[in-house]
Amino acid sequence: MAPRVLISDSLSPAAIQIFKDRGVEVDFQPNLGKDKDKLLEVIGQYDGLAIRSATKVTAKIIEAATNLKVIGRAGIGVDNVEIPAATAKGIIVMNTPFGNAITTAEHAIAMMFSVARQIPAADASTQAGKWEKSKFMGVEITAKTLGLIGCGNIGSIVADRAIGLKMKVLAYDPFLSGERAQDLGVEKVELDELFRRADFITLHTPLTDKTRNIISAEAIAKMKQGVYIINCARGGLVDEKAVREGLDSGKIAGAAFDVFTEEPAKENVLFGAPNLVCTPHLGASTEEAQENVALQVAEQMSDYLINGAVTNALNMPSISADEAPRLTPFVRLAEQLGSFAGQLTETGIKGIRLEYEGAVAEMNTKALTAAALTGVLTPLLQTVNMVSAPAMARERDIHVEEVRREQMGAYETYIRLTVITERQERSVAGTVFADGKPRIIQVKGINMEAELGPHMLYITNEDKPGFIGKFGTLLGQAGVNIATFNLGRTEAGGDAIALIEVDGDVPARTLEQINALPLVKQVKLLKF
Ligand SMILES: NC(=O)c1ccc[n+]([C@@H]2O[C@H](COP(=O)([O-])OP(=O)(O)OC[C@H]3O[C@@H](n4cnc5c(N)ncnc54)[C@H](O)[C@@H]3O)[C@@H](O)[C@H]2O)c1
Ligand SMILES: O=C(O)CC[C@@H](O)C(=O)O
Repeated sequence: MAPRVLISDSLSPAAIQIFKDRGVEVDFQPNLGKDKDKLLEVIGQYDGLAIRSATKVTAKIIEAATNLKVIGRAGIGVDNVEIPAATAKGIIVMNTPFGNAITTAEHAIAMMFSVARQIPAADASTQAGKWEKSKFMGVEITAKTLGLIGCGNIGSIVADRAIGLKMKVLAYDPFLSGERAQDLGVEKVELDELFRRADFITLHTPLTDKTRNIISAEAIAKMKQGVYIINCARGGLVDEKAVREGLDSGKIAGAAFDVFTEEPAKENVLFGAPNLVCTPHLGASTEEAQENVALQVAEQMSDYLINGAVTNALNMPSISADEAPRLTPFVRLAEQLGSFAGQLTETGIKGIRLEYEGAVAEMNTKALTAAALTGVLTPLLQTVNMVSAPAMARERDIHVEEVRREQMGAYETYIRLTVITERQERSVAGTVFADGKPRIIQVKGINMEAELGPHMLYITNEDKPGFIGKFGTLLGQAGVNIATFNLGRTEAGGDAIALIEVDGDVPARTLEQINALPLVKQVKLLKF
């Protein structure tokens, strides 16, 4: 059955065609996102949800989204999605980090000119027939200092444009390297220095606990008299009351805001302040940007729903469309290894070590580790997948270690998973052969070769004559057919392991009887 996607915000219709072309059924209901109750009622029917900023994807919506696999944000900010709730439910959240960056940077520059020359107020006055030439004295931006708070995708485009306009650009961004700053032609400074030196300040960070109210009353006090402030990023970055006071007192010469603490901003403490320019969150609103983000989100969501490729996900490692087919058998192997070890683990897990050897060490091991963790945790948690597993392991203080060795051993590729508990370490290793099928090749250091079927009996025993005959008889009496029989041992007469595929469930009574056989140490029915 084709996956179904709901578009619940006003996305460019270009997205619809992409979904259809890729074999995804699509419901375009651009106003549905604003109706929380209706969204709650219908969300269970969809595999994907494509949104802009009007749809609030709350934990409640996510709880009702019983089939949802992916939420796609046609844009950058994902503050309208409760990502931890989505992650816990195994739903991928993706955005389109570049599609509207140029457009938003251009809006910031337009806003800067607007306040520098008071264009909106001058326009209103002129159209009202007032011709107030002396009222609208502006400032040049050439040779002025622009302070960027946040120098990522958008900030760096703003820097490029501002340098083109002959401004001096300062940047405060804890994650900006000195080398990148040099490449961009900006001077990397601390925040207080930026406040002290900038004539214009423009914000380009996400809203986080660290950036909330980064423009506070104290910050404004440190700024130049007659500073201009531009915010095309997120409302909560600025203490709006403090900016209002700054505009009223003349400390701030002008402010241009596209975003507000509460949106839609029907009322705001800033409204009516002198030299204030406002737009209704238009930063991304150009035909080009909206087409870009709509196409991108539709492509990314279809790729995931149809091929398992993951691009620009915020809660899952990326898997490109090219690597997805090559990675798939290894994802299956990693999950099987995890599931194998997880089903045998009965005490609290302290750590999980993944060793990747040969060609697999050069693949996307983050995704493989996520698959392995899914396998380990599924017997314990039931609803876990590659999206939620790493977070769930972290929450449970399970230390995850990845080791990669590029040299090849006996096998071209080899993955070994070790589960570390209070009591012991248990390892299981596997490979993928040319037929694309995963095989178990080592259990607790004992070599063997087994393909895993849906029902596997795992038996550890002493390698002495007599075991196989008695075991076969017990299964025969229970009417259980043996599909494959795989044996391994440390040495003749030493510890042995049997992995037997059976055609269906094994009654509990039969498991007890096998366990009671003289040479058997442990028996367990594993399900895959
Ligand atoms: N107005 C709009 O319509 C519109 C459109 C697109 C994006 N946005 C918003 O613009 C903002 C920037 O988007 P982007 O694509 O450039 O994001 P980005 O992730 O590329 O860049 C953000 C930058 O902020 C920096 N940063 C993080 N914490 C910081 C801190 N405490 N102090 C200083 N810098 C910090 C990061 O290191 C990063 O370089 C986001 O909030 C996004 O939601 C708004
Ligand atoms: O969708 C929009 O109009 C705004 C998008 C913007 O805020 C973003 O973060 O990408």
